[in-house]
Amino acid sequence: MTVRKRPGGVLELRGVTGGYGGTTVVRDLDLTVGSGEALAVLGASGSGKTTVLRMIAGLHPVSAGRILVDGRRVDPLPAQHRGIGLVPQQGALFPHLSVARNVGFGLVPVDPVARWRSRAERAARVREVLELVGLADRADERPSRLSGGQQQRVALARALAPGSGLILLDEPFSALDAALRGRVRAEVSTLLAESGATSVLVTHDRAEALATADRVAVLIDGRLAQVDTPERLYYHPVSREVAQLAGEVVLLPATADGGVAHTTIGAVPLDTPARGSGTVLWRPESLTVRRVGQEGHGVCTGVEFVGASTLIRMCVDGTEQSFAVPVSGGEVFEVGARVEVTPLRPAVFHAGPSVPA
Ligand SMILES: Nc1ncnc2c1ncn2[C@@H]1O[C@H](COP(=O)(O)OP(=O)(O)OP(=O)(O)O)[C@@H](O)[C@H]1O
Repeated sequence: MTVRKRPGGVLELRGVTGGYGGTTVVRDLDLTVGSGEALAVLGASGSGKTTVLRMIAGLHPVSAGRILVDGRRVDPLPAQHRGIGLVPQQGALFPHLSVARNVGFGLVPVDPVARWRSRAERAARVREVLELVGLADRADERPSRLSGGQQQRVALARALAPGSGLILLDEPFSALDAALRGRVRAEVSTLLAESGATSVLVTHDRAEALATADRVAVLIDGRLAQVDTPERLYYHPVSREVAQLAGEVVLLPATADGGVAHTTIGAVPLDTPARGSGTVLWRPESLTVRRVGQEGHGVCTGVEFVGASTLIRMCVDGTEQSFAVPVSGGEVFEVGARVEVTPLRPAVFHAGPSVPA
């Protein structure tokens, strides 16, 4: 059986601001999530991710701004009339109800225009979404008999069941162990794409955000710092803070002079011409470290082997810097060796106070 694909809702946040008591924790959010798009909101703990999700779901009021779904304003509506599905962290299923009854829970026709009036219609819809998540044969079981990953698929089916076309996911994989997390994450992404739903997933896990989203919105201290594709966010972060949230970085103080910047490892190409003092930034895999003869610009002062990469501390022009870079071909470095760092791709330059060496 194939599941009817419903067009995902278009979600718009316009100047959305909210907080607790007199304290504003998210401010002035402007964002459009397109139909069928998967957006991840990435932020450190306390940056306001859950607050944003709760405001969209209708579980927390906005203090200013508007939230629209398909052009219709929903922020004045109670949660049950917004038609938005929510997949919370693990533990959200009713343990005393079967899988099917958990999924059917949201199909109660509280709204006079609800489509799921008859018992037969509701049962058919439950079957349909359980087919989608691959658990139709477990419909009569209690959730406790399912694995953590299967339980999260039931939670997803429950969120999809009313056919809202807009699904919010609040750190939905955080309670799963590391081995299971990657697999369930990939499954849920595929299921969401197949359902055609628009989704907003909040996470503090950068790999989760980069791997699952069409675009990632980075939230820093309650403000959107960058909304971009995973690739652009990773390789073209707009600030050092965004860069560090999106992955490991190597930073060096630099003076930009057009298409190059002068650094302690020499003149390096920039991806965008700039002028003035600031910081250059690469992802570790964009640099390579080699042993060289006497002409090397650095001396290795420390080596820490951590498997896929090696942390190399080196002294260049009297200053010590650390580079955690992948070392190819099992090359061995020892303290005292002359080494050279070569960029494999142009650096990103950010003007402003440079990083401490
Ligand atoms: N019910 C509440 N009452 C008062 N302050 C709150 C409440 N809930 C959250 N906060 C505060 O709002 C800020 C944002 O919290 P929020 O839970 O939205 O962040 P988060 O990014 O989801 O964090 P985490 O990743 O740790 O869940 C934090 O400073 C938090 O202490």
